[in-house]
Amino acid sequence: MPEVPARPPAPGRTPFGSRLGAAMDEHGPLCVGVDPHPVLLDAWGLPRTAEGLRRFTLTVLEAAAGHAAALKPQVALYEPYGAAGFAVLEELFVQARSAGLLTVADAKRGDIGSTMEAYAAAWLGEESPLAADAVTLSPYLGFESLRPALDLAARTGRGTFVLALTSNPEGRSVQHVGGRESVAASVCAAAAAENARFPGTGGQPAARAGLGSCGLVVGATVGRALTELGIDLTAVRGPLLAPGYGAQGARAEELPAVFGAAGGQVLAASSRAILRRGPDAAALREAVRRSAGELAGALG
Ligand SMILES: O=c1ccn([C@@H]2O[C@H](COP(=O)(O)O)[C@@H](O)[C@H]2O)c(=O)[nH]1
Repeated sequence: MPEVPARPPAPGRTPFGSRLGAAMDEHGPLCVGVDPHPVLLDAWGLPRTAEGLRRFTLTVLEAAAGHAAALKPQVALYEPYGAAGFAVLEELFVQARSAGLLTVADAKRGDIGSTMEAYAAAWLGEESPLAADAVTLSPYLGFESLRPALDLAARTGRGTFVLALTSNPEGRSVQHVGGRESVAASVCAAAAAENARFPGTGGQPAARAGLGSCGLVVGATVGRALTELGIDLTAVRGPLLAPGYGAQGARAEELPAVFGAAGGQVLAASSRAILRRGPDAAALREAVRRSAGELAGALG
């Protein structure tokens, strides 16, 4: 890793890792995915329009408030609505903050550094109406190509989740390449180095209180991959966003075996398994509570 001077968060702003750790301690390790698939809008009796998208989004937000640590809107499902879709995302970010929910924009951005600056400004910049608490990033143009986002997140007290071991089976064909020196292991090592640069994260135990702001995406479906690839996620000292719980088949009771000693760092994401319970607000809230309870039981 090249030497890059550490930049502390802006004065007065608590770093994302600390804010997420506190939210997980208070509400448990559930991140509710906001994935307004067209078929879900149909099932909810909502039109496939920006207004349908808005009603879906705000209903999920209300059901999650007080019962989950974070919301993760899937940006791809807002983009087909153009400017109106982005306006709904902007509203979500404002309302979530008022409701005490952290936000992770699942945008999976990654590009050459100069373009990355623009993506960083859009999703993490103080001036941007689309600024979330954290954004997902793709490291496949090289981890260091993400530098503008990593540095801007650190300056603004926001966070990043870098794809390491994704929940889809196809991910193995790239991420597992190299065996004990795998692509995934190099992403994990780079995230660990990133978190070690900031005082208050390096050298502490991998408890929620000591979480850094550079997180990873590690699917709940990866089975024994961490052991097979020799990856120790406690060394990353960052939060682990774990999609795959729920609709993709991973169960809460399997998570301790998947994540081992890093279980306390896991923020499990679930979208369709919860969203299928709508549009009834009480049923949706009950689905959120049930998932939150299962995960708290499994991961603490
Ligand atoms: O490895 C990854 C990275 C991101 N995702 C996203 O999470 C949700 C999962 O939705 P479910 O309905 O709970 O399956 C979705 O937005 C994916 O794009 C992922 O699944 N795996």
